[in-house]
Amino acid sequence: MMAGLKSDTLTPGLRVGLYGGSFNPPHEGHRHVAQTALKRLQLDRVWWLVSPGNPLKDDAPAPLDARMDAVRRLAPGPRHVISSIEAQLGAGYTIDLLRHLQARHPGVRFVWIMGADGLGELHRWKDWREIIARIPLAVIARASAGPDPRFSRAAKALRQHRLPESQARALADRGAPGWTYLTEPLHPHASRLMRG
Ligand SMILES: Nc1ncnc2c1ncn2[C@@H]1O[C@H](COP(=O)(O)OP(=O)(O)OP(=O)(O)O)[C@@H](O)[C@H]1O
Ligand SMILES: O=C(O)c1ccc[n+]([C@@H]2O[C@H](COP(=O)([O-])O)[C@@H](O)[C@H]2O)c1
Repeated sequence: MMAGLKSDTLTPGLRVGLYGGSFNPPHEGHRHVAQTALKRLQLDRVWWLVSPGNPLKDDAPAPLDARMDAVRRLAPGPRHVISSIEAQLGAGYTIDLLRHLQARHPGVRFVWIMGADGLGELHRWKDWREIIARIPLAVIARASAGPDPRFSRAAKALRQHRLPESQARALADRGAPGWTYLTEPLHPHASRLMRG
């Protein structure tokens, strides 16, 4: 596994999945998401972006260094890059990070990776319409008792831009706006269950 983004060579055309999370703590469900996206989207890399904190969550997570160490132990191989770039940049919101990365690496084909619950909440993120105009989304199904995220505000805004999952490998090259929903298998783990 690579130490961080500085050691990653970002050549134009590279397909890079951005997997943002609190990872408080990381678990097998996260590994499932990262591996599923890597394989189904035929990505060259997945960058695990260990967030300083989710702006929509009230409780502060465990210290960043501890979460970074735990993600390093979990991440499954050399295509997985672990990063605290948001903290390094002082980026409080995902949109800040995307603006930075896309300006700095114009030839790289970024995809945002998220669980289905994230899609259900996306319309509460800062500048979410700019986010979906900037980066395609790979959404990994997750069991939930709530409303189906495929009918959320963000999904509705993207309804004409959905790629069938059989074509997921084309998502990174097609770019934004676009999304795909990867339906199986479901993985039951959640950080809140581990925090007790
Ligand atoms: N089992 C899972 N299946 C699909 N997506 C998942 C799963 N676990 C986490 N994710 C996704 O991974 C990203 C990071 O998740 P996060 O670190 O918040 O973990 P979590 O288990 O959802 O945490 P919490 O239980 O505290 O809400 C989010 O996009 C989330 O939807
Ligand atoms: O930018 C926002 O407004 C925003 C709001 C909520 C969540 N996010 C990001 O979404 C990612 C997943 O967060 P979490 O806490 O569900 O793991 C993580 O990278 C957060 O920084 C971003």
